[in-house]
Amino acid sequence: MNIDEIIKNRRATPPRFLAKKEVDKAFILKLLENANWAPNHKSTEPWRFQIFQGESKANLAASVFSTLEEIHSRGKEINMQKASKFRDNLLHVPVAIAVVMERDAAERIPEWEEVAAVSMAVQNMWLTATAMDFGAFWATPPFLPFLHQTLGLTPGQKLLGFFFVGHIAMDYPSPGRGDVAAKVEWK
Ligand SMILES: Cc1cc2nc3c(=O)[nH]c(=O)nc-3n(C[C@H](O)[C@H](O)[C@H](O)COP(=O)(O)O)c2cc1C
Repeated sequence: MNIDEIIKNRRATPPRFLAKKEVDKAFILKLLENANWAPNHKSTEPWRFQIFQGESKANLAASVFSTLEEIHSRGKEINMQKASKFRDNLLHVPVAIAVVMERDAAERIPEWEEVAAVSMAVQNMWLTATAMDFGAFWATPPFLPFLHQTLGLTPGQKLLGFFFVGHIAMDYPSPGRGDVAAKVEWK
């Protein structure tokens, strides 16, 4: 695939469309290596990743759900149906990568630039997965801020979601895109 094909073939493959089959560690390392080459302002390299597979992923699914249940029982608005679906997704996908932004300690640049840099690292992983015929999905459920302790994040870190990857069991159709011309003004 050339660069245009990789960009256009990249799909958000929903977890249930990923095969329940292990993936090689070499593939995960390739994703991480390419993520690490994302552009970033002042060389902050703000991306941090936690890789969950097998037992650690099952433990994560259980602790995420019990944390959310506990918070919900204290009266916080947590959609437990979404929490349950998220647990099922974690159990189904072969690899879940927690995507974390680590704020520059001196806060030399605005936070949005750090979020943008981490997003570019995610896109690097996503395009790499596409080029290698794997599927991927970026899950950003609304309860992410409640999971910082579960993941052992430090005060300067923020959870930006979970990147699920795996072999594709079934292709998921593209929603397509509106015409780019409608989003551009030539001045
Ligand atoms: C930062 C970010 C977070 C997203 N989070 C979710 C999510 O939690 N659940 C979801 O169904 N789609 C989510 N999406 C959207 C899909 O991943 C996907 O990009 C969109 O449906 C378009 O499909 P395509 O990427 O296959 O073209 C997210 C996209 C981005 C960029």
